[in-house]
Amino acid sequence: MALSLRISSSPLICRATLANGDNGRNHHAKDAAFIRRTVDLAEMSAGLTSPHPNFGCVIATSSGKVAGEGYLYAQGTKPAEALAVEAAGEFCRGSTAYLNMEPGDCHGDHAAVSALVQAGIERVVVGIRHPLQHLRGSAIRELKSQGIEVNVLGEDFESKVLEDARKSCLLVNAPLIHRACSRVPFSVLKYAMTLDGKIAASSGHAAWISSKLSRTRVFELRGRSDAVIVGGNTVRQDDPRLTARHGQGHTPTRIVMTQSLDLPEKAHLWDVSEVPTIIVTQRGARKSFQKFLASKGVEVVEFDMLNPREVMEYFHLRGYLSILWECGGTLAASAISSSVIHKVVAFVAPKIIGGRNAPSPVGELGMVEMTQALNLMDVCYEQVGPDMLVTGFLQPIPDLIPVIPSEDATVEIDPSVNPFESSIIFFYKTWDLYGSFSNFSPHPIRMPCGEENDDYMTWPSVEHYYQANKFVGVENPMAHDCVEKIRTARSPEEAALIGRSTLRQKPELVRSDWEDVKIEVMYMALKCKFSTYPHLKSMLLSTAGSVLVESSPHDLFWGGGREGEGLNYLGRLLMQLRSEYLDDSSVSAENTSSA
Ligand SMILES: NC(=O)C1=CN([C@@H]2O[C@H](COP(=O)(O)OP(=O)(O)OC[C@H]3O[C@@H](n4cnc5c(N)ncnc54)[C@H](OP(=O)(O)O)[C@@H]3O)[C@@H](O)[C@H]2O)C=CC1
Ligand SMILES: Nc1c(N[C@@H]2O[C@H](COP(=O)(O)O)[C@@H](O)[C@H]2O)[nH]c(=O)[nH]c1=O
Repeated sequence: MALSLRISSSPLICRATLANGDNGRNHHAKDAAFIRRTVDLAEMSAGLTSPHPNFGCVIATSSGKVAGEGYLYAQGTKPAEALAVEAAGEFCRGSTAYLNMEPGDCHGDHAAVSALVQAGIERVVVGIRHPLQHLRGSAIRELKSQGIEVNVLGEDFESKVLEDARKSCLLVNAPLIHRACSRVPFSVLKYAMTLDGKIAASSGHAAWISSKLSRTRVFELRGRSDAVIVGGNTVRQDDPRLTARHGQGHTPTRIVMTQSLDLPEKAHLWDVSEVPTIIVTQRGARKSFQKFLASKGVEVVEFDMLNPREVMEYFHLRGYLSILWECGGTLAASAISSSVIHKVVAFVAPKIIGGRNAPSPVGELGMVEMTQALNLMDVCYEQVGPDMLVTGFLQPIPDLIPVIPSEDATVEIDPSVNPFESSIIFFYKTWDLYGSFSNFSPHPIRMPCGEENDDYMTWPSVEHYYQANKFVGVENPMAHDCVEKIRTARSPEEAALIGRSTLRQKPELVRSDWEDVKIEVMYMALKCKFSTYPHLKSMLLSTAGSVLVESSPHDLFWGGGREGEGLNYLGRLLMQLRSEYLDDSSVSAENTSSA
C-alpha cells in the first residue's frame, strides 16, 4: 500500500457514472452506490496510519457523475470533504456530497463542514452519524443551519439497498464504533489451519500452513491493526516477528500475554528498534526477567488478574482501537470465553497433517453439544491462492442508532448534562471530548526552530515541535535532517514515531541538555498553541477549578498513569498556563475598574 496514495485533485468530471437520471425509482440505488464508494475510499486509509477514523467523500453532480473524491490520510490532515471539494472544483455548486460518516470537527475548526458550505454543495448524504457522543449530530446540525439538505441513511428513508450501504459504513469504522460503545477494542482472531483443522503438527511446527499469498494478506491485516497479540507458547514455539512486511504504512505494536514469563532470552520480539513490544504478565512474575526485558526496551505491564478482558480493557484505555489475535488455541479459547473476540478470520489450506495431539485453532470452551456451537454472522468466503479464507462475526457491529443517543436526545434525557462540569478532567486521544488539549491535536503553531537562524516556522502540531526539539542545535547533518523530517511528518503520530525511534537508535543525535529543557520546550509550545487559538484558550479557561489529567496509562512522565501513579506533567503545564491566563484576566479587570 503506497503511503502517498491520495485521490486525484483534477477538477474534471472523469469517473464512473453510477446511475443515469435522478428520478425517484433509482434515487435510493444511486445514493447507496455513492455511499458504498465513500466506504471504498475510507478503506484506502486504513493501515496507513493508526489509530484514526476512516473517512471518504464523493461529490456527485445532479446528473449522477462523480466530480471529486477524497479520503482522510491521517488524523489532523486535510479532511476527505476538503480534498473532494478541491478535486471537484467548480462542479461542487449544486452537487451532492456523500460521506460514509458524519465529520468529526472535533477541534473547532469545522474544516470539513466549511469546505462543503463554501463550495456551494446543495445536499449532503451521510452514511452514519459520528459514533462518539460529543461529536454526534453537531456537523449535521451545522450543515442544516447553513441551508444544506442533509439526509442520514436509515433515518430519513429506508430500503434494503440503503440498509446494506449503511452496514458497510458501520463495518469500515467498526473499531471506532466499538470504542464508542464498549470498553474493549475491536478484536479479530486470525488463524491458518489445515483442512483437518490443525494449526500446527503435533511437534508444534507450523511454518507454513497457509500459502505465501495468504500470508501477505496477514501482513495487510496487521497493518490495519493497532496491535498484534500472541500467547507465551507461540513465542516459545515460533519465535515470531509479527511485523507488517507489506511495504510502507503502519506497523502494529506486538503484545505477548504470558502468565509465567518463562520466555526465551533470545527472541525476535525483543528487538524493538522498529516496533515496540509489550509483555503483559501476572504481577510479580520473574522479576529478574522483567529487568532483562526492560534493558532491551521491552515494556512489561503487570496485572493482578491476567485475563483477556482485563488486558483488553487496559489497551482500550491506552487508546488502542483494534487488536489482531494471532495466538494458538489456548489463548484463543480464553479470549472467546471472555467475549472479547468480535470477528474471526480463518485461512483454510488444502493440506492434511493429522496427529491426535496436533493443536487446533480454539482450545477448550466447555461446550458439550453441537447446539452450543457459536454461529458466525455475515460470513464471507474468498479463495486466496490455494487457500480458502472464511471470515465472520462472533458479535454484531453495534448499531449506533439505539445505543448512543444524539446530542439533542442526551440533553432531552438530562438537561443538566454539561461536559464542562467535572472536578477531574481527563484527556488523551485527540477525538475525545477534551482531545484538543493533547499534543497530538492538529493545531499548527509558529515557533522558531532553535537552529542557528532563529526564523519562525510552522509546526503542524505541538508534538511535531516537541519531537524535533530533541535534535535541535546538534552539530551533525543527520540531526538537522531529523528535525526537518519531523517537521514535515504528515501526522503527529509519524512525528512521534520518528522522534522516539531516532532517540532510541541514534542517541548521539539527541541534544545533551534535552532532559533539562524538555519541560520548558513543551510549555513554550503549549503557550503558543493556546495563545494562537482563542477557542482553545476559552476551552482551557472553562475548566477552571478542575484538575486536568492526561490519562495516558503508560507515559508516567507526561501522563497520569494507570492508577494515578504518573507525574502528569502535561496536565500540570496546562493548569499552570490556565492560572496564568486567569491572573492576566483578573489584572486587566482590576485595571479597567480602577481606570
Ligand atoms: N497456524 C496458526 O495460525 C498458528 C499456529 N500457532 C501454533 O500453535 C501452537 C501454540 O499454541 P498454544 O499453546 O495454544 O499457544 P498460545 O499462543 O495460545 O499461548 C498459550 C499461552 O498463553 C499464555 N496465556 C496468558 N494468559 C492466558 C490466559 N488467560 N489463557 C490462556 N493462555 C494464557 C500462557 O503463556 P505462559 O505459558 O507463558 O504463561 C499460555 O501458555 C504452536 O505450535 C504454534 O506454532 C500459533 C499461532 C497461530
Ligand atoms: N503458521 C502460520 C501462521 N502463524 C502465525 O504467524 C506467526 C509468525 O509470524 P511472522 O514471524 O511475522 O512471520 C506465528 O507466530 C503465528 O502467530 N500464520 C499464517 O498466516 N499462516 C501460517 O501458516
